[in-house]
Amino acid sequence: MHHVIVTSNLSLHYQGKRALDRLTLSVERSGVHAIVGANGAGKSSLFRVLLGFQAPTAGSASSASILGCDSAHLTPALRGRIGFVNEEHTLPGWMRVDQLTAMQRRLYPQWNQARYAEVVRNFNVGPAQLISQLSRGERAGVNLALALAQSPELLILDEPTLGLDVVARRAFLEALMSASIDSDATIIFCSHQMEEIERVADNLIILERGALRHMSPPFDFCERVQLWVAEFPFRQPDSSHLPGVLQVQQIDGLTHFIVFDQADDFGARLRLMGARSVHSMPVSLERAVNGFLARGHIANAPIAAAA
Ligand SMILES: Nc1ncnc2c1ncn2[C@@H]1O[C@H](COP(=O)(O)OP(=O)(O)OP(=O)(O)O)[C@@H](O)[C@H]1O
Repeated sequence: MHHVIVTSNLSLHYQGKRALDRLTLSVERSGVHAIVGANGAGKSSLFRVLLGFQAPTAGSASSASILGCDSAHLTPALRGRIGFVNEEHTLPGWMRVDQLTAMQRRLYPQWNQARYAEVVRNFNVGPAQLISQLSRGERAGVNLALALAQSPELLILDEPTLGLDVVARRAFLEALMSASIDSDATIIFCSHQMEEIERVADNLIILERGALRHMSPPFDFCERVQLWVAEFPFRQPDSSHLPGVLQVQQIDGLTHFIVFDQADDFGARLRLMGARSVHSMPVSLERAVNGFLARGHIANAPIAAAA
């Protein structure tokens, strides 16, 4: 089995709203895969359907499978091979850390105590502390240690660092990346933090309005996006006919074009339109993804005429 997740034509509608819109996606086994998308793009909905918490909307030739099994019919044994960490880090607040660990240890046959200890060491958590007394970052750390100790084949993390401060977020990511997980284990997480994705993800999956818009290593995606900065001394041109434009912004009297898959002749086009001092430069993943997701909202809007 090369793919841990396979969906085809998968839809989920809520009162006419399309959380997933005929999504076709295959995620390869092993490595770290990051799912990004604007708020409401369908990331959590996808996880809910894949994990069988939510039935998809019926559609022809529609399917969703996880670890080779239809999501609608996951057995307890199969669920035991999947770890899930959600943004709430919902753990029983009335339990002590060591009680919760002992309970999980009994539940999971592949429990790896050494790995639990290795991960939890990154967080300042005592075994006798009550879960309800832990800070949000500590709770996230315990949750991560519990999930990794299950030795999951597939670990799904739904915005695991939401609400954590910079220090806690870093500790969480470092614990995740340094954990001695099995080499063919697969991690899938969604996040709005591009610097996290830049650091840890091998594969970037961009969802937009419930459909797949892009999938590639983050570096490859960044390579295809460029920023062109031009000065138009006389009047702002109509850029609606320019190819590959994702986003146009006016910043300090200069026009910034974020473009996709354009060669150097894009600069020549700008000059033909009356631009002077035309420069191109690479962009961060944050700007590349934001530009990509802004496409269609701002990109096609006419540029306001210069005063
Ligand atoms: N229980 C529900 N009832 C009605 N609509 C819902 C429900 N859950 C989600 N939606 C809608 O489905 C769409 C997708 O939501 P989802 O939570 O999957 O997005 P997301 O990509 O995880 O967003 P975020 O980044 O904000 O967490 C949104 O438009 C949301 O309003």
